[in-house]
Amino acid sequence: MNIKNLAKKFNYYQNAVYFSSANHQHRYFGFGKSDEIISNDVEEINNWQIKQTVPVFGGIPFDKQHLDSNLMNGYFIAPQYVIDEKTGQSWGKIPQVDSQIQTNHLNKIISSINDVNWIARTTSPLQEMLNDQKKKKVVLGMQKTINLDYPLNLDKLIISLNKHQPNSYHLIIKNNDEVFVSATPERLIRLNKSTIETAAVAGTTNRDLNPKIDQQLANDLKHDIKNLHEHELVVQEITNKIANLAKLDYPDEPKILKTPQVQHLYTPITGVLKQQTNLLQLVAALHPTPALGGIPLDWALSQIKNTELNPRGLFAAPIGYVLPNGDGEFVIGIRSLWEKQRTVKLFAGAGILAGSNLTQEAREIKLKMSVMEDLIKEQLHE
Ligand SMILES: C=C(O[C@@H]1C=C(C(=O)O)C=C[C@H]1O)C(=O)O
Repeated sequence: MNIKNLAKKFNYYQNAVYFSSANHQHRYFGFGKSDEIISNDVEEINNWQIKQTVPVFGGIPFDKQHLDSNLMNGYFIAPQYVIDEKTGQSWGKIPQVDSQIQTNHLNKIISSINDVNWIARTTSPLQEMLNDQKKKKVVLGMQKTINLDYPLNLDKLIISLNKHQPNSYHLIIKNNDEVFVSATPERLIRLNKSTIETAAVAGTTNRDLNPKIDQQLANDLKHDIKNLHEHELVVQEITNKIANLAKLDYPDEPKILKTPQVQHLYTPITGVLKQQTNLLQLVAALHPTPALGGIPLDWALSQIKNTELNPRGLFAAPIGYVLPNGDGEFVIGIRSLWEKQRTVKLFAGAGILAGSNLTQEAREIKLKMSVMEDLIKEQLHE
């Protein structure tokens, strides 16, 4: 079955999932529900996963604040049927369709509400960092709300993701009238037997249509003291957090990771486990990295809670899948949206350091948010 036919099935099932790896080696589709768990407790999710005979998909929320949602407070599903469109491997049996749930409407934006006063709210954590060198970094986000005339067409969205975000991970989890979507460049952890792969993605600049200017922007980023420092903090934290669990290997200097909207400093980190550790334990050990939290972590989390207007839920949180043999992959749920009925919320954030220019960071956030906004715009006309 090809991607177009599999994407169409999103119209026929109340529960459906899609995960595509950034290197295009795996593209999983899952339909129906054989089991599910609503939880933010890693151990509970782990005990549940061990009993499943199909790959499971879901996310562990960034924070424990309450949201009226059957997805955003932590959710995993074991579909009735899963197929990896790239390898042809499948699990379970394709279920009866629920009904034709959706038709191809031309959509319309009814209203759109931006996050307000972000710079004013963010000035206080910035000032705290200027006053106290121990407070090094905090990642602060914005949320935007868009009200639509019809629910998002997920069939079309999957095709758009593949067309416009070819180098990112894609994840869609649909649970009845709720959907979480991410096109993220950031891997948290992949486990393959005893080999792990993680990465530091932090430090950002623009893209340019002119290849020479684009290259110059990348070179400038590689030499920019603020961004290098921000990146180094993330490399140090990630490697410290799992040094006792795995023997790690990573380059001395960051590379550049380009998405269509932005370019990042990027350090791939590989490792071999020293002792048997399952994927969800690795997720719990790593999350939240300072790419989405900050340093020191407790201070950063309190700043996030006080500064951001809404809880994050699965925004900026570990999302991914676990295969029945325990292998799998989690990515960070950024460049993302959450739809409930016809209300869509978008999230994007930026790392703030004592030397940050908040106007520039706000601009960077808008650029990151445009990943999902552009996908929504594609639904507004055929
Ligand atoms: C928070 C986001 O991105 C994170 C922040 C980055 C930065 O500040 O340079 C870069 C990549 C991500 O780790 C987002 O996209 O919403």
